[in-house]
Amino acid sequence: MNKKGDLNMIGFIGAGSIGGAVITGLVKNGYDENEIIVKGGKSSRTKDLRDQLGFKIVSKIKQLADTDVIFIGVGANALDSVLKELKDIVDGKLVVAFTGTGTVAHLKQVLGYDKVAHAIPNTPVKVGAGFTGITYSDKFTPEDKKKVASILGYTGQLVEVPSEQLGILGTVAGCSPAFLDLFIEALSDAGVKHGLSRELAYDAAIGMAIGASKLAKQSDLNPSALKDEVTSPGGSTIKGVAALEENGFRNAVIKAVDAAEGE
Ligand SMILES: NC(=O)C1=CN([C@@H]2O[C@H](COP(=O)(O)OP(=O)(O)OC[C@H]3O[C@@H](n4cnc5c(N)ncnc54)[C@H](O)[C@@H]3O)[C@@H](O)[C@H]2O)C=CC1
Ligand SMILES: O=C(O)[C@@H]1CCC=N1
Repeated sequence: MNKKGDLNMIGFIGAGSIGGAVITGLVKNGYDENEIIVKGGKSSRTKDLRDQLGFKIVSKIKQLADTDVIFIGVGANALDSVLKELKDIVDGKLVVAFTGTGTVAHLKQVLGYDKVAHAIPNTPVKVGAGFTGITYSDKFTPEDKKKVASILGYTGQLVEVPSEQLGILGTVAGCSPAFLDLFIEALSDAGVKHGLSRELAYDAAIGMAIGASKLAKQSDLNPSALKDEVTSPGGSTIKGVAALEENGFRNAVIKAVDAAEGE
């Protein structure tokens, strides 16, 4: 039995960037590693992660037969072959695929099974601060959804959306950690340009991102009003905001989302 409830074994197929991040988030936040079985890929990544976290590794998908819920974290190129192999043991299980593209309809069709969901987590799941969008097939009962939520809840927020919104939600929450990392890197580059050490520049930029995000989450004000609070009349911040806009900052962000959406 898991530390937080009456759960049984869960399985993972693929423990790369996102599969590994979810497994890490689960174990580091109290999910019992003895209830996790992982079928990894060819590299040593899964074994390295197992050495840190202690879950069980198997070499074949059919060895996940005793699990209740299976999470798939392989890339798009391996997805269909994994789904086809999973067919033999899938009856009675809940399947959740982490794929950047695709639909529940496609997953159902290739797997030949109805209880399949499509989820797009983001890498902060690794520290229990993730944001995961999920679309369930219509065959998921409220109890089934509760079961998935009770697992992924260890990794942060889980939000159910209709399939037509999952792609854009996955971009806004799932691709954007890379966009924010780029911003943090650029900000610290600027700090270094003006004489800060790299270490202090990163500390300042990361500390700011954590603090500003926490404030945005807890405040009654929206981010636009929070920006207004920083921009003192005639002060330095509004000059920086003007320079960002002059260089197309807002448009660059919107275009980045358009590009990730394939537009
Ligand atoms: N990286 C991210 O932040 C996010 C990724 N995704 C989606 O998750 C999927 C995987 O992406 P990443 O984790 O970034 O890729 P990745 O390449 O880091 O991980 C994929 C893993 O699957 C393993 N694998 C391949 N074939 C396998 C098989 N037959 N059995 C077991 N394992 C197998 C590979 O060895 C690799 O470790 C993609 O569809 C991506 O769009 C979704 C949300 C966020
Ligand atoms: O780049 C990708 O395909 C995935 C989807 C969300 C984040 N990474």
